Amino acid sequence: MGLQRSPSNKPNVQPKPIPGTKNEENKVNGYSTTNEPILLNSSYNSWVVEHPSALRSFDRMMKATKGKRIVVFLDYDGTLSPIVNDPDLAFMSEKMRKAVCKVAKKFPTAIISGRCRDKVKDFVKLSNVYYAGSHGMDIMAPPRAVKSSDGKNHNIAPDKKGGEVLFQPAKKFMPAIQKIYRILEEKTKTIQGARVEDNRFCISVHYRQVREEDYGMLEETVKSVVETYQEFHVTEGKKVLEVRPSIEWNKGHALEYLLDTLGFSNSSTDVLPFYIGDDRSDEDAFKVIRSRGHGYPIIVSSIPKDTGALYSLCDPSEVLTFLEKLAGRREKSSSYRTPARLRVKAIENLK
Ligand SMILES: O=P(O)(O)OC[C@H]1O[C@H](O[C@H]2O[C@H](CO)[C@@H](O)[C@H](O)[C@H]2O)[C@H](O)[C@@H](O)[C@@H]1O
Repeated sequence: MGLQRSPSNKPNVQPKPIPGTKNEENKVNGYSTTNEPILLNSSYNSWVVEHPSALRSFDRMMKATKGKRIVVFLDYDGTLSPIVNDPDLAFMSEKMRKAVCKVAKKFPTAIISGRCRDKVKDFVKLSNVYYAGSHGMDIMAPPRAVKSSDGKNHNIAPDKKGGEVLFQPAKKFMPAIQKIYRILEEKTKTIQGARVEDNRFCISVHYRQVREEDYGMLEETVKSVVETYQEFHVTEGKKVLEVRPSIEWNKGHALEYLLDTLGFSNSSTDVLPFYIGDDRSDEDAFKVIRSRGHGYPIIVSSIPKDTGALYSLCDPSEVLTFLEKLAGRREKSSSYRTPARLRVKAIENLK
């Protein structure tokens, strides 16, 4: 099924240039250089044998989806948009927007991001997808009673704007998060290049533009602040420290929540979730798909890395090609009627 791979799946990978924007190995004094392609080394070639290209495996994957319902989950930064120095400028291309929109017309589609929900929505600008911000701690979903995988019932409050509900398991931490945000802004302002981003239910402290010799100081500052808040902890992403409330909730739980909301129970074998993501926080979602035993966890990476994903895509341009192929897939049984509430209002730039 979805998680199985046949030995014939091994691609004959030739070294190819890495787009500079995604290559974490292209570093000078800790800064990533851009637009300087280097050749993939042999360790990448053996890694990609273990994590075959989702593009090369596409036809085989599609065969396995016959008669099943596909649900698509997408991370934002590094997946739909390339990694850039300024987090406010991480735009996705029109082509990518169009592809996601087309995919979402065919299959239920959700964007699960570390960003705050409103910010990722502003970047994506599509109304036919579900959004889960703050690493899944801020979900916009249809009203429905749900039990999360930790076995607890969670309160869901109707959104003022319509029939949808907000699912915000970390709501009670808001006052503390705002306090921590202000302290971090104050304490890091003397560290050149440091940047604190308010992601609503979590905080990102960026060091992409910090001098390498100041990394330690920044990390110490962040950790010493968070240490005084017992209900919070720090995780790491791509040149970012993420301050999060210590609750049993991550992108994996968000994936389960959304599948449940869409009517697919935990044990349902009729659904094949695709999850495409590039960072550590996406590993939680890969793990959930693997434990379900059905679906496709796909990592976006141009360098070998430890991952629970079974397939790979090199960079956002390959994600685009994959989504275009998925949108172009012809099969009656898979067609998905977007709920009226989510139906695409004519989006100016898609006309
Ligand atoms: O879950 P994601 O949607 O991937 O969000 C994870 C973090 O993404 C953003 O930071 C990353 O992308 C930035 C823009 O390309 C880059 O400058 C930064 O170095 C990366 O870590 C976002 O700004 C963070 O808040 C998210 O936590």
